[in-house]
Amino acid sequence: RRPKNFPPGPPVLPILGNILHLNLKNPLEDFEKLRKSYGNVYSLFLGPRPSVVINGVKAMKEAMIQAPQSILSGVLRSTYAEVGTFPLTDCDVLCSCTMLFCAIVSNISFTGKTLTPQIMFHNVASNIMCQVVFGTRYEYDDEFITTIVQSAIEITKAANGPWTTLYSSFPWIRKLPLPFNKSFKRCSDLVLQSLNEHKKTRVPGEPRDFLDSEDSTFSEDKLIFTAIDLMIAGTDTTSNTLLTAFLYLINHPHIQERCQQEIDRVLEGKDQVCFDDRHQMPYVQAVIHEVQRIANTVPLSVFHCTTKDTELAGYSIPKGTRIIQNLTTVLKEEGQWKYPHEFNPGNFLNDQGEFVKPDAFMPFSAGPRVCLGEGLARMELFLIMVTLLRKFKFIWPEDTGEPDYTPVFGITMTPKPYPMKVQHRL
Ligand code: HEM
Repeated sequence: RRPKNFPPGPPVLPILGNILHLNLKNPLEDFEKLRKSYGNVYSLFLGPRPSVVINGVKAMKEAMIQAPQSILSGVLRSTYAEVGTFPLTDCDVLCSCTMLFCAIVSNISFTGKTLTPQIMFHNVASNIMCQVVFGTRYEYDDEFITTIVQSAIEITKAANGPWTTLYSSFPWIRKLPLPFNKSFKRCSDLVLQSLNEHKKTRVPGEPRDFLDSEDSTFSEDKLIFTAIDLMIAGTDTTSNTLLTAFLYLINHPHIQERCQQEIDRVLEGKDQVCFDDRHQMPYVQAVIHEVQRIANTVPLSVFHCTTKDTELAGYSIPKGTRIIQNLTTVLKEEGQWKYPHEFNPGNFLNDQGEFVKPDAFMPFSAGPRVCLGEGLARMELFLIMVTLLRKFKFIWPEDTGEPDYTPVFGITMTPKPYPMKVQHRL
């Protein structure tokens, strides 16, 4: 039963709760139907526990920014504080861009200039995270990175999928072999191996990377778990955003060309782009933000939990309630965007052609628990996209049929595999 003055929601079945109301493979359409019936703050029982789903920019801001102390999730942010000790520079990200660039060049000379970008973008994003966590970049065919990339893909597709919903609803079945246990074990074995190598060469007080940051408050298990968490959080998000970017750019050639004209003009006479150049590139900035809006890369954010009894939108939400932020509803909210339902960089440009960022742009969530990697992700997206668009023209192969823009649901949204033709620009 719903507690007194709890947000409304559909009728609850014994034991199952509202699980039958959701298509567990992709519940986003069902969430939208429920929002239309019950409003921007409604409740659901995923098994016996109540959850509150938050929709739309107004309720999202009230929950995440104005009442944040009571809606923080359980994992302590301090676990990640050490990451800030190893900030990456433009140069680090550009080195990874160079590897990606070489991979594209060798790939197009082997395959008659058509390639499938899936793993390539995962490799570049994962390699940047490898540098933060392990202090090393790997060749793309190295077993270490291929295993990490494969496991990250499997884990983010399994988590949020039907099994996880069942496992989080019915804790007693967690002891059964989870479909993603194998991927997790493969990852943790690799991290442990690297941690043991680190221990042999570590100099106290001179940490080289995240794995060197073991201190008295970090147990070895916690360090390994956090390293995997970081690898996954930093790989599948950036790579799926890049995949979405190129899917749209090759199917909107006029937008791709306009980016290239701006890039050519701003970088004329320069060898390389740097992150500061973004201030001279309002159109490219608008395109990258529009890609993030349409990609909706982390549609349900990371689940939070109330840490004390909380008032939200006039409802009472007891301590310990799971909070689900439906970021999809903010990124496509009518009234917040000039073109909520189409891919249009005009969403981020004013009448003078200047870059503007509406309040409803929240792909990284908002408030004190906002994505820890936002700064790094924004730098990666800008440097990688500008470097590639400057050197290459990306084309939708004529014999491929119509593009399918519908992504595959998971913690992250992934575009379906697609091919692209690549030509050198002069
Ligand atoms: C386009 C890329 C990315 C997107 C869209 C994205 C999105 C998000 C979102 C929506 C959250 C949940 C925030 C919340 O709980 O309210 C999150 C959390 C997080 N992200 Fe990202 N992220 C991206 C890239 C990265 C990168 C590159 C890193 C690597 C450093 C990273 C590390 C994290 C971590 C560690 C958390 C958990 C933070 C916490 O709970 O305190 N993310 N991200």
